Amino acid sequence: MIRADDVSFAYGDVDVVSRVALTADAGRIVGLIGPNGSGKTTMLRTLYAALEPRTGTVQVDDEPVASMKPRELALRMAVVAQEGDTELPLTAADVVLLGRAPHLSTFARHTREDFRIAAESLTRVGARHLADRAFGRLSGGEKQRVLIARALAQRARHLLLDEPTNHLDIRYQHEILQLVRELEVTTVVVLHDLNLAARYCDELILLDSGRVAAAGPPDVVLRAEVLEPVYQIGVQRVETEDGFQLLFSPAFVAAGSNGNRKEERTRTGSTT
Ligand SMILES: Nc1ncnc2c1ncn2[C@@H]1O[C@H](COP(=O)(O)OP(=O)(O)OP(=O)(O)O)[C@@H](O)[C@H]1O
Repeated sequence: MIRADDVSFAYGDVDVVSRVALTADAGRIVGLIGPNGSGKTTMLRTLYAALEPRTGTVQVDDEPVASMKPRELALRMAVVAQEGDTELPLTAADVVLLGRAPHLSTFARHTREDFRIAAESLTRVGARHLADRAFGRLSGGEKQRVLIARALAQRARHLLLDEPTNHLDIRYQHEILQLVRELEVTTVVVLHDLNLAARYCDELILLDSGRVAAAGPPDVVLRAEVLEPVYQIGVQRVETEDGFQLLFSPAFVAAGSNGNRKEERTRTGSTT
């Protein structure tokens, strides 16, 4: 279980996360959604103690992350953050093996089991063939899959993902999130694609300027009347056989008046 209570964070004097509460129960997937700059990454970083909240607490299985040693935290929690390119001369397999580091005592060598787990993790994300390639020369999507393999190799019971579908083609967007579902680990994931959030998350937290604008199951949060004021875009929800799809109407912003909404939506509606 991951639990954050009353978390606030400020860069300098500017509050970018304000009094946010979040609970991810064991095995559940909680999605953090919201417009650019609404505080999703900042909130996620407080969950793995990369940032210390100005107010509030974060706990993993009822223990405060603030008091955990890095190795202890890494044994419990795997993180796929938005990282810059590494210039280190590592292969993809080396990067995945980094996920085994918390399981080794200091300066110990990898065991045969570590290599087996790393290879299996690469296979699970469809990237086994990349094992010997230089990580720095992989495409954005290939890198993303390798980083997810590293998180899998860590074998933690909690997973934090910051836009894991960034750079992935449509097939891998679904495959990676389906894989996360099948892992049955407690997950908090930042997602921009609201249709992916609808399909793969159990609960959603919608941030708007650092505050929780709505929280609950996708069916409750992903409604036009909730999303339109936050994203400032027309939203139409279409029920489908296995759930619903959201359609977005950029022209709604330009069209302005409510009277034009329906017509504009029909004319410009498109899925993401
Ligand atoms: N290191 C920093 N110093 C100062 N301000 C920052 C820093 N990092 C982020 N911010 C600001 O904090 C706010 C929240 O940023 P954050 O990255 O958490 O938003 P986000 O919802 O993840 O955005 P996006 O969807 O664009 O990735 C933004 O206004 C951003 O400019």
